Amino acid sequence: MANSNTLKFTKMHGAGNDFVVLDNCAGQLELTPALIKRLADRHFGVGADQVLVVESSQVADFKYRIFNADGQEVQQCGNGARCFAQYVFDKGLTQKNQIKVETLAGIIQPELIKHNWVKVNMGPAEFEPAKVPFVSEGLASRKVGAMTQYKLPVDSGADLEELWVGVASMGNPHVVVLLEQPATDELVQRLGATLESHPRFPERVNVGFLYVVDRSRVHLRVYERGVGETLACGTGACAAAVVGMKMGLIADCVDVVKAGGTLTIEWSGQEDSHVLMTGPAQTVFEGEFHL
Ligand SMILES: N[C@H](CCC[C@H](N)C(=O)O)C(=O)O
Repeated sequence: MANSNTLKFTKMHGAGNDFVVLDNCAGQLELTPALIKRLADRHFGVGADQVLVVESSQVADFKYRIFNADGQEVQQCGNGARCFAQYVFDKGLTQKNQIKVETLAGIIQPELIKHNWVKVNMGPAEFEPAKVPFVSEGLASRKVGAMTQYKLPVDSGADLEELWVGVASMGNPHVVVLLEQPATDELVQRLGATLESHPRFPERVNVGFLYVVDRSRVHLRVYERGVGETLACGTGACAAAVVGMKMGLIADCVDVVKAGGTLTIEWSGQEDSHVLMTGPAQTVFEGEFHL
């Protein structure tokens, strides 16, 4: 903190998913939803998709807290994890280039491969509906390869649609819609908003629109919970990749092309194996926020 009326921050992005990063190792910041929303506001604040907070941990090198632009604290943020690792190394808070980080979703392990390029062990994916969470009771389901899809009735103001969707958790909830062609802006905005707050997702959900180019390359757009569409979503790339892999459509290493950049996701396909995500992490500027 520069003084009690200003707040030092670092602006960063991971493939265009942008963040305000705060050092709260001293534990003095009061991270209210109102403060988070002001920091994230693109007109009255700094502007960001998420606010990331560095704190000390009793069980890992650091604690990593994530707040969406709507002020809600959430379990995980993949692009943020890469920026977190770059930040603590650049600030001299660690000399290690591979760290263990405590999150609400458990321990993850970012590794600085080179400057601005980070690989993160994101832990295992979870597909059991109750653990996403997703209320699947009463829905028709089908197997595609090893993946269970559910037929989800969706009233998005147009006509009632019935969508086959896959669900997965990377510590945070994701629903994946497989498309025959790249998603349009209209579809992402209409269906993204409808699914994000669909009653069958009790904690709301991040909505991924997946188009498979070939077994090693996919296009993905994500309408994020608590934010709207972002230029990239790290956990969304992990979720879409593992769903596509379970469906037998994608190889065990895939480039996920997003508007803001490309992430590489690796997964062996064994249920409890960890998902590895590699991509950029960039500092843009340092600043002082006037409270
Ligand atoms: N909107 C997400 C958190 C940020 C995820 C995304 N920015 C990423 O890189 O994983 C949620 O509410 O679960």
